[in-house]
Amino acid sequence: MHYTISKPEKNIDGKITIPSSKSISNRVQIINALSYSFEPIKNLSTCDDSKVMQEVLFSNTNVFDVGHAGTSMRFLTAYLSKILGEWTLTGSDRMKERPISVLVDALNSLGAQISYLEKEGYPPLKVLGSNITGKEVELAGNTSSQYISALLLIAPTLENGLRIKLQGKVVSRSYIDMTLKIMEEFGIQSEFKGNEIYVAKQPYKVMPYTVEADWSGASYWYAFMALAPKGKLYLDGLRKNSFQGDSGLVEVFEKLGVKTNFSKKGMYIEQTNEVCKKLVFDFIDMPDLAQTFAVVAALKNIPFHFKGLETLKIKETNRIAALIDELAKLGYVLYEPQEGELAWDGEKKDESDEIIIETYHDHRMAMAFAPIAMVRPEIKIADPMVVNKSYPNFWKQLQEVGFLINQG
Ligand SMILES: O=C(O)C1=C[C@@H](OP(=O)(O)O)[C@@H](O)[C@H](O)C1
Ligand SMILES: C=C(OP(=O)(O)O)C(=O)O
Repeated sequence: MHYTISKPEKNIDGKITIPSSKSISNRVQIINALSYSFEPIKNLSTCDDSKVMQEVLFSNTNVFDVGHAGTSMRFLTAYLSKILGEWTLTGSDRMKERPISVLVDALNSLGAQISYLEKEGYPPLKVLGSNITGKEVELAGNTSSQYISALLLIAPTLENGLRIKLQGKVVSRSYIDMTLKIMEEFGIQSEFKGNEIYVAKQPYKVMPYTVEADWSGASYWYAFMALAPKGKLYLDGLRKNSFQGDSGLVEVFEKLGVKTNFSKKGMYIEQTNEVCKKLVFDFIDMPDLAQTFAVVAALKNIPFHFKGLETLKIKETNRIAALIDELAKLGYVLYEPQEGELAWDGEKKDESDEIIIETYHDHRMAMAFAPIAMVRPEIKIADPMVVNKSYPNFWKQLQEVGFLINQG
């Protein structure tokens, strides 16, 4: 099944309520579980990745399937390793290809008992929950920050606290900062100096919490605006001084002709028509935005050179390959100058005859390519329901601002 999307006859105008952040939702759910809190989490995300976390935490079985949810897989591995019992943690076929040995080794070195049920280094896992007594761990920071966030979330509940020494390059550092800031809101003091993080044993404050709107999800509306001839969109719910590294998109979109305004009536975006000649950017702290920017830059005919994409090959799909293959259908010749990079020098070839954008079980492929509807008579997106992973209302909201969506 695919959707065929075409743009509204009039300029896009209106207000979009940006959904809640899945990253924040999943951190807060783990914190509530660790502190046995039933205080409400307001604006909790209703996306698949967040629902699956809730299901596991409130389940009375001991076998859990988290589907495609990376944060749920990683955070629950750490959480369950200290909850007495025998647990099986599995996921989608893709999840079984996403590495987890750095986290499992770290937890086992602290005294956890986690083993592999199929392939060494990958889910599914058998977790024998027990008391974790270790107090110091060294782990590589270059694969996924989610391993570090997973350890940090349980750190204040460990009897000796936890000192984490990160080795090598640290990817997605903004997500580690996000974890520590949310923990701080729940009363946890920590120290992050150089490549060392220390969290002493201390209680999480039991309190209600309101989750911020999702800056990663907002990026797709910026993309529509960047490709639109004119228009103005109010984006509701976003915080200017957000915990989310992806809020850094505001500056990058300025280079692509989208201006962000914070007014009394709320935040809105509009065009400036001032664009850069070439977009050179390091996405090491905003990996989830690479797809949005690759599509917008190419479709605006702005050559680009992206760096810091080392983690993209182990996400929902190999996002480097997916971008190269799907933009090639529209004639854009992208290439990988070296590992962790992606570039487009302006080279074009003939388009494919019948273009349907494959999404490879990746919500961000669907949402990043949808804005192409702004500059072509239509765009076809395969398996559109993938958006449920982080943004279940995406297509509905697109229709609300006037886009036509037909099922094919
Ligand atoms: O901690 C988080 O909430 C996330 C961290 C990032 O993953 P990596 O640390 O694996 O890059 C990001 O890509 C993912 O969407 C969410
Ligand atoms: C990479 C992502 O998610 P996760 O790693 O949590 O599956 C994402 O949402 O882009």
